Amino acid sequence: MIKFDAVNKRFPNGTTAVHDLTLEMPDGGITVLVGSSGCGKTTTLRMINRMVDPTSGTIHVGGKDVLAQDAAELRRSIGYVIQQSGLFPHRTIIDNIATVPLLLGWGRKKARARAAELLETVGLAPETAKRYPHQLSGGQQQRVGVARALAADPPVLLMDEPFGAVDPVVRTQLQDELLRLQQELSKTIVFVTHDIDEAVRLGDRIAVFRTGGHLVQCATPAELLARPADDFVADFLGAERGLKLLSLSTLAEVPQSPLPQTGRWELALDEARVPLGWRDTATDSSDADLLPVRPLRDTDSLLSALNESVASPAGLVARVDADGVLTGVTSREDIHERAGSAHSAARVAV
Ligand SMILES: Nc1ncnc2c1ncn2[C@@H]1O[C@H](COP(=O)(O)OP(=O)(O)OP(=O)(O)O)[C@@H](O)[C@H]1O
Repeated sequence: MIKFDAVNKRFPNGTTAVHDLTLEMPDGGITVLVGSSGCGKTTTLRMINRMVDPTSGTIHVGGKDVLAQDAAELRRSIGYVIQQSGLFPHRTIIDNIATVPLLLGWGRKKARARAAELLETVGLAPETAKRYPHQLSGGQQQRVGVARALAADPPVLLMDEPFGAVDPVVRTQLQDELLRLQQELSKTIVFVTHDIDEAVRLGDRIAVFRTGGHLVQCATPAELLARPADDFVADFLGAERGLKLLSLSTLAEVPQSPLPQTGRWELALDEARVPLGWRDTATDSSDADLLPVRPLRDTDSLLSALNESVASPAGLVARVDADGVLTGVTSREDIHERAGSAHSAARVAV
C-alpha cells in the first residue's frame, strides 16, 4: 500500500502544488488521480518515487518511508510510464525495455530475454525488438513504455497520462490491454489522467483534486458517480454522470426472451443465427435495406445496451454468445428498469 500522511509540497517559487494530502492507495489496485490542469496530480505521483520530495508529511510505500531510502534505488524499484513514452531514441526497442534490469546488474543476456518476453506481454511482434522508437507508432511506443516499466517486475507502477497522446481508438485498446495485464499482474498502480471516462474505466478508486493541490474526494467510481461530495466533483464528472454510472454494470443479469415471431420488425439472421439487421415487414424490403443491428454480449455495459435499445427500430437489443450467435432479445423497458435499479443500488451502497 502507498500511504500519504499530511503531505505538503511547496515549490521554492511559492507555489503550493499539494496541500495537506492524506490518502491511501491500496495494494494490487489502480488508483486514478484526476482533476483540472495544475491541481497537483503529477507532483503527487512524483513524490512516490522521490522525483520530487515533499516539504512536509510522510509517504510510505509497502510500509517503508520513502524519504529514508536512497532516491535512485527507490526509482529503479518503481515502474514509471509517461505520456511521451520517454524512450531513448538511439537505443533499440529491446535495449530500451532492458534498461532497468541492466542497471540492476542482471547481465545482458538475461535482461534481453526478459525484454523479449515483455514485448509479447504488451502485444508487440517479436520483430519490433530491433527497431528504434521513431520507427514505431505512438500507440506502439506507449506499449514499449509500459513494457519498460514492467521489466524489473516492480510491485508499484506510476503512470502519468500514459495514453494522453494517442487517438481515441488506440487509447481504448491500450486501456483494455492495461486492464488485461492488471488481471494477471495485480500491480499497485497510480494513474494520472485528465479524462474522467478513462478514470471510470480503469480506476478501482478515483481521487479528485482541486486547484491548489486539495484532495476533494476519493472513492470507487460507482460511489463517486452516484454521490459526488460537492458541486466541484459533480461538475468535473459532467452532465452525463448518470449515464457513466451505467458503464459500470453489465448486461449479464438483465433477462432475455426468445425472439418474437410477430410485430413489424423482424431480425434477419444468417444460417448460423448470427444477426444481420432489422427487416421492416411493413415494406417490400430486401436484405440490402436492413437497418443495422449491434448485437451485445453479456459482458457489454448497460450503457451500450441503453444506447442500442434507443437505436433499435424494434426497441429490442439482440443478445449473442461469444461466437456472435443469437441467444435472445431484451426489451427497452427491461433495460430502463435495470438502469434505474443500478442507480438506486449505487446511491445506497458504500
Ligand atoms: N518545479 C516546479 N516549480 C514550481 N512550480 C511547479 C513545479 N512543478 C509544478 N509546479 C506547479 O505546481 C502546480 C501543480 O503542478 P502539477 O504538474 O503537479 O499539476 P498537474 O495536476 O499534474 O497538472 P497537469 O494536469 O497540467 O499536468 C502547478 O501550479 C505547477 O505550475
